[in-house]
Amino acid sequence: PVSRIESVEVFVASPGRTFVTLRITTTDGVTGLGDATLNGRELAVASYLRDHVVPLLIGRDPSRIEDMWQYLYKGAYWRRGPVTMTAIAAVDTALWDILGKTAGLPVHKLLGGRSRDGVLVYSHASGTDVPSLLDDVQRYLELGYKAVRAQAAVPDVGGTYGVRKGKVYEPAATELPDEQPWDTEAYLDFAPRYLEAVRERFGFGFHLLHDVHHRLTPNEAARFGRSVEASRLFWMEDPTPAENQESFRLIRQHTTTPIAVGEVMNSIWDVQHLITEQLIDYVRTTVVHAGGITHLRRIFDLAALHQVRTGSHGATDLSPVSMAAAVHLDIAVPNFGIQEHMGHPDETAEVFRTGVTFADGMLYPSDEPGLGVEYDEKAAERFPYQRRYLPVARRLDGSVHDW
Ligand SMILES: O=NC(=O)[C@@H](O)[C@H](O)[C@H](O)CO
Ligand SMILES: [Co+2]
Repeated sequence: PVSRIESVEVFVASPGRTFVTLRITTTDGVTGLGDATLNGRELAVASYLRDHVVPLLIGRDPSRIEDMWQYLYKGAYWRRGPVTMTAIAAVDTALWDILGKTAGLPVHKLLGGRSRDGVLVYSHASGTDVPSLLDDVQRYLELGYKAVRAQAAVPDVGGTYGVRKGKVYEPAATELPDEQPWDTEAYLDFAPRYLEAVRERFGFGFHLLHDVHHRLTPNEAARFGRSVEASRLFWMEDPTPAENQESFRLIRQHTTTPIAVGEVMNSIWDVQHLITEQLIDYVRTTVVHAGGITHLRRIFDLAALHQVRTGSHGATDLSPVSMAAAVHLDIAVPNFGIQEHMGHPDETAEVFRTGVTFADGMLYPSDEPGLGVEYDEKAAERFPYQRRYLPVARRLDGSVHDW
């Protein structure tokens, strides 16, 4: 008899930070995991799954992954958006996990097998000033990273994106959104100088990345891209918001600094023109926020046609489940570029057991059947949900800006 979906659970817990995890169990007792975390709006996804999707899953054939994707995407009538696509992603990822376990194969073998030995990763160096940033870059180089992102606080401007406070960079840290001031001119003057300082100190033997985090206009982004060309960035990320994909044409006319976009995008249509017009060099969409493995591989295949490489988001608000799925995809696709990897807080490992390993600046997927991740819901009870918000940025005149 065909195995069927028998039960579906949605777990919300905060081991070090909040994660929403979907677990599907079949009539054969095979389980699959999916990440449904959406930083700052996570309960909306938990409800979308529990209240609207779970009733549709019971009794269905877990091996019909494409059919399930089409059923959940078209069947909702209301299309796209981060909540919908994260919910679909969680179901899709769990079904790939089940397929792997049923076939006795790790997910990367279901995707065509390894195309490379390991998955190049980058981590987050940051500082409240240039000296502390340089110390942090040194620390990650000594940990063996071959690629490092550098972010420093803009002097006299208070909050800025990407500056770590604790052991790992965790922006969703407050019960209500922390309102942080932003000054574009101060940033445009300061950031190119600290990126230069990193190259001055450490040279060009590693990849240097920087995240603008949506804070510039297209013309300001063009100016920024030109001002950092001598620092030879691996990429400048999210230089301007990408709702108007064509606005990147302006940036491309002025600078060769590579561009990465996509972590806040959740469908192929959101990045379609960025890819087909080669307005970006790396696409950053993820398993958890862009419709799961099924949809993300479509985005990556479109990107491959246009010589755009992958550079998926991998911050700590992506759980070990989506990170494992990401590494299975990253090791298999032909146009892999780089994978963001920060390392979760210690408590996270008390709830998630992952087979992903890190060595000499690369991640490696497990070879066990499926994704190679387990979720301990008993342990998770020790970490009840804590509501946290991402910050909000305001310009010096008090108006809301892109954080
Ligand atoms: O490139 N990485 C990033 O931009 C992240 O730090 C995002 O701000 C957070 O994951 C949002 O939850
Ligand atoms: Co980013």
